[in-house]
Amino acid sequence: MTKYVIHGGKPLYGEIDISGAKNAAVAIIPAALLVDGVCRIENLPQISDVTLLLRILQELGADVRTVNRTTVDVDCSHIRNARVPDELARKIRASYYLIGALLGRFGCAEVPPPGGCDFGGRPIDQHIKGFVAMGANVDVHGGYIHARAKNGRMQGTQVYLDIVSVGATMNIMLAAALADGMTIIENAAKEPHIVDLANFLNSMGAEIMGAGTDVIKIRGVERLSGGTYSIIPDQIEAGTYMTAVAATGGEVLIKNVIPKHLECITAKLVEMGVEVEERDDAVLVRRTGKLTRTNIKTLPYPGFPTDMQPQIAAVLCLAEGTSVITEGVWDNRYRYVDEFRRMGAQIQVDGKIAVIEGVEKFTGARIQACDLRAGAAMVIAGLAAQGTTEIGCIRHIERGYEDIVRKLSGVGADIRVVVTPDEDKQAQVG
Ligand SMILES: CC(=O)N[C@H]1[C@@H](OP(=O)(O)OP(=O)(O)OC[C@H]2O[C@@H](n3ccc(=O)[nH]c3=O)[C@H](O)[C@@H]2O)O[C@H](CO)[C@@H](O)[C@@H]1O
Ligand SMILES: C=C(OP(=O)(O)O)C(=O)O
Repeated sequence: MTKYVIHGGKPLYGEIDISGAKNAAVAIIPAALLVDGVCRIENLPQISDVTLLLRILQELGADVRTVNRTTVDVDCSHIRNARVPDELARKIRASYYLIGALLGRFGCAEVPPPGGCDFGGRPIDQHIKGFVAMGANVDVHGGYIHARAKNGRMQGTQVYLDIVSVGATMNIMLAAALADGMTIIENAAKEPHIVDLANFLNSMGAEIMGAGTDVIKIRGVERLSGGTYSIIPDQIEAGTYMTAVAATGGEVLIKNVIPKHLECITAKLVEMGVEVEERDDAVLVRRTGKLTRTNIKTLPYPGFPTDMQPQIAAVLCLAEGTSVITEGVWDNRYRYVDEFRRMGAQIQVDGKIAVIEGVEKFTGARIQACDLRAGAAMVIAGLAAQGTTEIGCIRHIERGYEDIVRKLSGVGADIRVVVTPDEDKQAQVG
């Protein structure tokens, strides 16, 4: 077993560089399927979701070349296969973007249902509604989603999303970039990664207007050709380190960020007594005094991100007074609460609401990451805790955080990766 061992209680000081955005990268890599030529993708985060998607493209027949640590050249010109391998795709949620991309490029796609973090059901009915409106037949059999454009090419149309869905907005954009005619997505999501996907596609020759607003228009073009594109910095990775400083105290310059994307997080930290200074492409986060309580409701962008909910909960556990979190996106995103309780947190959950009574401190414990951001929140709790925390199931964390141990060690955290060979052997035997 591989785990993180953290000796907590040390304030953080120094600088952290933020990597490219996971949730943009996992849509832009599938988007390369639409391009007839070489796409150079820069500022890719080195995380397991990215490695897996690049492997899937290779299995489909793409030529993928590593240029340097954060840059790859992807050439999908010669792909003829639209069936995605099951064992790879089911490990991640973002494999569903392969449906939109393959439909857009070939008019057909066979993709297993997606995996990803378990928040009590992750439906894709709005994605399918969009594909069907654009002239595709979609059905599920034999463990695969089978989608086929009736006339061999997707048809532009108007799609109204019943619910603001990031995944459906991006998937319909992918299916529409090479469609016949204009697609209009109404009630679209507005997250920074949606704008990034649109910018990537436009830089390859697509005609997408309005990304970042709730109406996106995509005029289908005949062909996308190659180019170079650099992925935006990761809003959630930056927010995670901001909350780490809030929980431990100290002062850290978080570099290579777009401060505008962080405003929803900054505003809440400031309410809690954390100082945040915005620079051009950095934020300086300082916490010297006590933390004060606040309430949080997660919402689609520009609301407070659901992907920051567990991390801010870790900070609220240490704030004076009672805080209330309302999870506005997912039915069940509080699976981490039992692990926090082992560390002394006082949290009551009722459906989508969590009520947190602040405590003086966390105490170190042996805990298990249950999903990506919950795992990051456990790291934050461990950094702030008195004593030693051991976090297992770190593969969840490594889906989305590049070099988290190195980055935190660089600002003074006592965190290391420990591999227990015997337990590894037992797991193999089992
Ligand atoms: C709105 C929101 O904050 N979305 C987050 C969500 O995107 P992700 O794309 O995973 O999720 P969606 O934005 O699609 O889901 C938002 C809500 O819509 C519902 N839904 C979604 C699709 C669908 O076809 N039918 C349906 O009912 C979901 O159950 C959920 O309640 O997780 C990503 C990774 O963690 C984040 O980057 C996104 O910011
Ligand atoms: C939940 C997340 O990832 P995924 O949707 O890929 O499971 C996330 O990025 O916070």
